[in-house]
Amino acid sequence: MLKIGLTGGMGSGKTTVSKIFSVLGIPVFYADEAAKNIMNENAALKKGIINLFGKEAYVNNMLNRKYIADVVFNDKFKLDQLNALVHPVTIAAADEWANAQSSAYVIKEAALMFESPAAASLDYIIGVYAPQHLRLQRVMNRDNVSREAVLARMNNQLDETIKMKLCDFVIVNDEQTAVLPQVLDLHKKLLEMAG
Ligand SMILES: CC(C)(COP(=O)(O)OP(=O)(O)OC[C@H]1O[C@@H](n2cnc3c(N)ncnc32)[C@H](O)[C@@H]1O)[C@@H](O)C(=O)NCCC(=O)NCCS
Ligand SMILES: Nc1ncnc2c1ncn2[C@@H]1O[C@H](COP(=O)(O)OP(=O)(O)OP(=O)(O)O)[C@@H](O)[C@H]1O
Repeated sequence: MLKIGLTGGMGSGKTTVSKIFSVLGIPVFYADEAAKNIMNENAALKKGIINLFGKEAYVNNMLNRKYIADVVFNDKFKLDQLNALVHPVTIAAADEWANAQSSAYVIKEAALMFESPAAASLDYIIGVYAPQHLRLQRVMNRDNVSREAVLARMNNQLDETIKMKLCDFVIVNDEQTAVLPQVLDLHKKLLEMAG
């Protein structure tokens, strides 16, 4: 079974593309969602997060995402510390999940791939590309957030051109290119590669 990573900048359409693979019957692990669940459930991790951010990090025992986002996307040192706590546990959960699947290939969708040790345990990586102005607009519309809030996150992600060069396959999700035929082509190719 091949383990395939799927990444791209904020708002590139990773989740949209992953859902197409899912409809094709491919199991998908959503790392951002999983990380948030683990941050709510893993007692040792919760303790580490409270040590780092104080008691405000949780409200009614649930991760206070807005509070943490406001801190970390304006403080690179705190973001690095949070990443160092969360990424190893999330990567371990993804590996465990992948090993329990039976499919020609599986997909791990993650916003951060080359920025963390995640890429090392994957066979191939798909990049979803969209230009920054479009990504900004999409996220501002989707989340009803300011341009500044989106840029604060994007500024903590690897440059899109470098990221795409590191990927084995690229799906273009801009306003000119149809995404569905690209996914179908790649699905066929990956099934062949998986044997
Ligand atoms: C700060 C948190 C609580 C904000 O939660 P929120 O629901 O607002 O955002 P969510 O997790 O859904 O992420 C949305 C997008 O923000 C960007 N983003 C999230 N975490 C990071 C990060 N560590 N560095 C850069 N960009 C990030 C990504 O583009 C991501 O797709 C959350 O993002 C978090 O805990 N991040 C740190 C852990 C992490 O890296 N998770 C993602 C990969 S495992
Ligand atoms: N080809 C497209 N045409 C129109 N809208 C799109 C297209 N692709 C994605 N979108 C929209 O853009 C927004 C961002 O897409 P999506 O949530 O899939 O991105 P993402 O890369 O997973 O984002 P994030 O990094 O924030 O998790 C969503 O509202 C989605 O519906």
